Amino acid sequence: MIEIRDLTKAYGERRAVDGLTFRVEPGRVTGFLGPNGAGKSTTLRMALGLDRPTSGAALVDGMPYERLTEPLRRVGALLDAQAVHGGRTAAGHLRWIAASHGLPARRIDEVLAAVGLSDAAGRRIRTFSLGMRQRLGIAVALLGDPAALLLDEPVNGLDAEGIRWIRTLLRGLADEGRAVLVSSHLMAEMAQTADHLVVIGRGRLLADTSTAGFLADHGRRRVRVRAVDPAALAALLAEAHPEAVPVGDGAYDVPDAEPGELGALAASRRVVLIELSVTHDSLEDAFMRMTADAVEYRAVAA
Ligand SMILES: Nc1ncnc2c1ncn2[C@@H]1O[C@H](COP(=O)(O)OP(=O)(O)OP(=O)(O)O)[C@@H](O)[C@H]1O
Repeated sequence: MIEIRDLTKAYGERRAVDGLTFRVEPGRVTGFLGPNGAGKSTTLRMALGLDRPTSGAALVDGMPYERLTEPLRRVGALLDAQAVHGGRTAAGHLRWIAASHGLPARRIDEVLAAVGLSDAAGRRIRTFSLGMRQRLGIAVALLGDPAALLLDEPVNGLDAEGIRWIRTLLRGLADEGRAVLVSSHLMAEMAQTADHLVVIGRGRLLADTSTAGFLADHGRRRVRVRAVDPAALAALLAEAHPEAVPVGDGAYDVPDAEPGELGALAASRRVVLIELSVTHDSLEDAFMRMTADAVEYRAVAA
């Protein structure tokens, strides 16, 4: 189990991670979400002993990473799938890591099979596509058969088939009882992959909740209405629901409204409705709203 306890990392005056506390529980996929620069990679690096916390702790099975005797058997990680020696073969790369960590050689064939790279075992890594490198990175993470996995943006650059493959793999690993933490800045992707979400912004915890709970708490409900006579509907809403938002084609979205109340109101004024439906914010909308203040870098149109 991974436990992040009041973790802080300061670079000069700036806190990349600021008093962060959460746990990665076994048996589920936890999505680690935040906009670019939120502090996800810094947190993962501290959990893996690659960076020292300024204060607080990142613990694997109750211990800092550097104190683990057989770290690869405790936690597997994918940080940067490109950071591999291109001249080595896939099997050679795994053999080297297995040998230097005292892991049995039979694991090499097992993890290559688990990530679908058995046929490419003898190929040089420099000939691998991005997707194949991601698979190899995950094979490395699985080599020690660890109870916990930390994966930084594993779907980056993957095509639809690759994304689906990772999703199925992560689900399977969690179902085996492992603790899986997977970072992403893509909310919609995480909504389909994670059971649980830890959302951060500017290094601080914004939410630690089930995926369904996150949407229930942050995804606003709207009622969409449209009438035969758009002018009559506009007049009615101006009076009774000034918060209604026109969404084109004579339709309006009324935030946090009751469809029954709107239907009855329209009927009482003889406004004939041709649409009355409930819609929810997408998870992406909820995420954007929640992290809006925490976004450091926004894309600026050239
Ligand atoms: N070595 C460093 N020195 C100074 N600042 C750093 C260093 N490493 C990270 N930072 C800063 O810490 C903040 C958090 O960065 P981090 O890479 O952890 O964010 P992230 O959530 O992983 O973002 P992304 O989705 O872009 O990878 C950023 O403002 C970054 O510029």
